[in-house]
Amino acid sequence: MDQSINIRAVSLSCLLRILEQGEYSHVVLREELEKYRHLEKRDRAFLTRLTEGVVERLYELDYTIDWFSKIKTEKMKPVIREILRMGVYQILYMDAVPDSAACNEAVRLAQKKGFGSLKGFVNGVLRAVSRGSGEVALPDKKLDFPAYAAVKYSMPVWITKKLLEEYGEERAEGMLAAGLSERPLTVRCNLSRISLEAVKTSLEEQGIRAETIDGIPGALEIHDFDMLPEIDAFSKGFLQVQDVSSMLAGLAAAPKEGDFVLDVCAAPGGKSLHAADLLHGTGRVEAQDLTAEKVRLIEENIGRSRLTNLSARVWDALVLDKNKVASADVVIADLPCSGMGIIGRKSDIKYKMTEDIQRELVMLQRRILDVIWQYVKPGGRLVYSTCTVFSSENTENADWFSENYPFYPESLEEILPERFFTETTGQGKLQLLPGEKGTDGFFIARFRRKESIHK
Ligand SMILES: C[S@@+](CC[C@H](N)C(=O)[O-])C[C@H]1O[C@@H](n2cnc3c(N)ncnc32)[C@H](O)[C@@H]1O
Repeated sequence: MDQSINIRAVSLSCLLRILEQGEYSHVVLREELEKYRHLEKRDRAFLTRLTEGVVERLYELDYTIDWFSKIKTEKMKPVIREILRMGVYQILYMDAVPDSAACNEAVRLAQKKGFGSLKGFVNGVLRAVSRGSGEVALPDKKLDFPAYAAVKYSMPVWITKKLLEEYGEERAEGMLAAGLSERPLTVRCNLSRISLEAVKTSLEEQGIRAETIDGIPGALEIHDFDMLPEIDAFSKGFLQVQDVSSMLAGLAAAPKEGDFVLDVCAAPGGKSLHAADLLHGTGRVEAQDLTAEKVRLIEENIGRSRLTNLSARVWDALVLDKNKVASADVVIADLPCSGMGIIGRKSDIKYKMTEDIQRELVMLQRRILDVIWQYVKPGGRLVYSTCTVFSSENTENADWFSENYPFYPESLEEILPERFFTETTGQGKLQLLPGEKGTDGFFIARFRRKESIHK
């Protein structure tokens, strides 16, 4: 470990920004990892694991601390609260760190941050957790599944309750557990620029193991890498990080050579880039998003991919662009959503989402659909997708759409590998749940516009 830099102190400052000031964990970690890019791979991995781990297991850590401490976490000074969370995470989840080291380092950090008078308190709580963590009793699963699951999987109760209502105990628990388990990163190769074999060879030359994914063209699972920008195939734009579920949305869009594809909520560009690749250099993709900052993210990806048949621009999907009415062969509507399908990868989303925001998102999705259907040519296609699992944002919105607009559902079974077939894929709807098919939680609905252009 680099002796000149105290990795736990860096993690503490990340946690203060994320959990006390509400900054996004992926943004904070990206900035810190960039700042400390000279660190050894081992130190960077420790920083990431400790910081993400604390955020991911927050409620369980607080429940454990509160079990042993007279002063409850919500009453503690922020620095002490974060130092204790870090200490408990190391005791419970980092086997390579001896409990004594977790306690001693926490005490040292408290002293270094000007809380020398609380050294005894920090030491006492952490030693008690180390001795007695086995005696902490979770809420009774049979009596109150939502309360039990909220602590065990560190999830707001309104979410555990909603998952229980919609999916039953077993599937709800499967999803919650999957959200906390590690999955390999998946990437999609730009097959219009390079073959899958050539990308695999290039990755293997850099010591990165890559495995193909059955039935998904261009998809690879990658292992044993550290920094994405240092992967040759990434910096040359041959590959794009993307979950398989999101690749399925691109496959569902299925643009034909020469098509015009409009992606109305496109940043950072995953589905637009996929569509441009599927067009093999023909046709055109326009990727829109709400702000200049978001469009810059899409442009960065376009630049790196070196695909020339797509462009990005700022446009509010709630505003009708009269010039584009009935112009698109394919409209991709991958809309803002509650993000419950990707909580495993962006762990602070779960704490920021509320029932009210989720309800507002359902209405926003409908308001956007109410505008953007008009861009689809008669006979053209619309793909609606979200990265969430709640039916109000998914099947209910999809059914509402085909009941109220001149579209009919189009089967997904001609494009999906058979392992993704469900009782609804023939009617153009697919709900993927975390932990069930090796993907994120995700929803796809595919529609065709009727030939008459009236609503
Ligand atoms: C789920 S993300 C899109 C992910 C993207 N399709 C991809 O595959 O990389 C939803 C996007 O909708 C954008 N958005 C939200 N409200 C919008 C609006 N009124 N108009 C356009 N874009 C909007 C957000 O900025 C966000 O980038």
